[in-house]
Amino acid sequence: MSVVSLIGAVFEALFLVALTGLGMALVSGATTVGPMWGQSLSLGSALAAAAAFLLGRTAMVVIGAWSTARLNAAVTREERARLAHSYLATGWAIQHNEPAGRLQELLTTFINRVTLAVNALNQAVVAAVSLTAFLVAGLLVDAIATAAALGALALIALGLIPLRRRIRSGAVASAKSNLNFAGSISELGALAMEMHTFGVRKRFVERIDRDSDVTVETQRRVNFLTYALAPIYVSIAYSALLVGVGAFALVGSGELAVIGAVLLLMLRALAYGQQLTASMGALASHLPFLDSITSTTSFYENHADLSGTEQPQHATPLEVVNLSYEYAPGKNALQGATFRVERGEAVGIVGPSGAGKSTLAQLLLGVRRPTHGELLVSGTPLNDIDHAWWAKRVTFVPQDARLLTGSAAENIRFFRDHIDDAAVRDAAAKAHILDDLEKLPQGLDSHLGERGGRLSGGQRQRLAIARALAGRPEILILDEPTSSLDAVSERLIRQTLSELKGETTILIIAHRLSTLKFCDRIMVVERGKITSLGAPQTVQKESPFFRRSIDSLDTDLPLGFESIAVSSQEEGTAIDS
Ligand SMILES: Nc1ncnc2c1ncn2[C@@H]1O[C@H](COP(=O)(O)OP(=O)(O)OP(=O)(O)O)[C@@H](O)[C@H]1O
Repeated sequence: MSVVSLIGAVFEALFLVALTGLGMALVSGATTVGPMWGQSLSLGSALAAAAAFLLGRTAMVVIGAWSTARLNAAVTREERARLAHSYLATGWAIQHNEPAGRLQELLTTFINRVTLAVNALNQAVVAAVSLTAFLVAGLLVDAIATAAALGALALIALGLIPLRRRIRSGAVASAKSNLNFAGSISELGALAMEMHTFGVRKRFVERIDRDSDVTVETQRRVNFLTYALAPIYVSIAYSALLVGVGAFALVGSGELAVIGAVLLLMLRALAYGQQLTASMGALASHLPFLDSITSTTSFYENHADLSGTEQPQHATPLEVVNLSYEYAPGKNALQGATFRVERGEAVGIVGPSGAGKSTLAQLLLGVRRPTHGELLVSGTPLNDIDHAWWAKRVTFVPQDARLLTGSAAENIRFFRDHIDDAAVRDAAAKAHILDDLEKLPQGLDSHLGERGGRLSGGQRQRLAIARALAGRPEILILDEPTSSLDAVSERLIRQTLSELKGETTILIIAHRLSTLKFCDRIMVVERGKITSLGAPQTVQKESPFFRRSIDSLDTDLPLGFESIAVSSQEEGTAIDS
């Protein structure tokens, strides 16, 4: 592009020199143009040369525009892909910690700024190259006058540096406030229900207005400085030109054609100088947005989720050895967990809120890396296991089912193309959602609305269970899967899980005792530690928490896990502390 700009600028300079020469010749009634650089041309030849230079310049401008558009598309595609791919390559723990709306803002608004930055850079390159070409042409026509103009331009450029710095620091603030604003908007969407039910719409409006004002105000300052930069430059440059013309008047010498050509070249150089100044200002205002994208991409790249290569024969037994996890240094969410789960076992995990149950589930899934300790899959450390292999063998049902915008079948299959239609139906039947789905107009192919909005909370949860079962996992990890289900659905799910027992290893966190009825063992987690693990009756004897939970049930049946589970199955009694 620099070469194209340079050739274009040379053509333009030559055209202007030829045009000035022609004009001067016509005014003075001469039949030749020049002499310039020792050459005189007939009017016809000068006219033809000017036309050829103009044609050449036009061709270069078109080529320049084509390459700019290509460069723009390439940079946008490249930057967007790098950011999105590096984000997708990070671990879940990193993705989970990202502020809401940030990635969306980076991939849309900020990427647009990259396009604008490329445009500005391109304009700056074109202007710098053209300016240089014009100054060189000017030097060739009249060295002294051009050298004076050059000095003046250099001084102006130096003088404008502080202004450009202000633009850049203002743009950094603007980029930050844009990200904050995106976070506010995103939160607004997530809390829409609460906003209406708590009647706090006005407060949300005020908050959005306030955040918007901050964003607009920071951008306004940057815009003012950016827009002021070029006109300030022009005024100073015009003054320099005036001084130059004054100098010419004082010296009082020179060919009319030469003076005309120098003036024209300097005016054009001045225009390119203005373009250069404006583009540098615009670049300074866009670069912080590019910096944000680059630093975020580097952060993701440095936190890529590295997969091992081992593929043991089975995913079980699962051994947890002295496992600890800290969200912040010194603050153990889980501490020294050690246990072993055999193939086909069902382990129920209970404990007060905030005890570390979900953290344990995330460590078992491999989406969080332990701070200390180890997780062995059939004797192989989880870190060495091939992620894709592990993901096929271990599936997860979260507390809050999240669905795709698509059909029921697409939601159950969830991009795993190896799962055929029969397996999808089978999983839906096992999760007791098939009957509900078959009642929809297109059965399992029915579109479920945006993020499954056409289904009830309980139906969404059963669909998430079907999704987990469809892959026929060796290990199924469930984090309070029945918390949003009615008692009848919960019983059906429990029945499904009981049927899986023996063939699928199940680890299930539940606050409802009834859900855990089918479990072989119960694990009690309190304040980040496993305080009891064993058969339900043993845990009942061993764990005051478990006993308290049982005591808190409204039942007059004799104590005993079996009987309590039976008595609570229809009430779905909670055992949260
Ligand atoms: N992303 C996080 N950043 C910092 N601390 C966290 C994070 N997630 C959880 N914690 C903290 O770790 C501890 C364990 O949380 P965890 O979610 O594992 O508990 P839990 O037993 O599953 O609770 P609940 O039953 O309420 O879901 C809590 O003290 C919680 O505040």
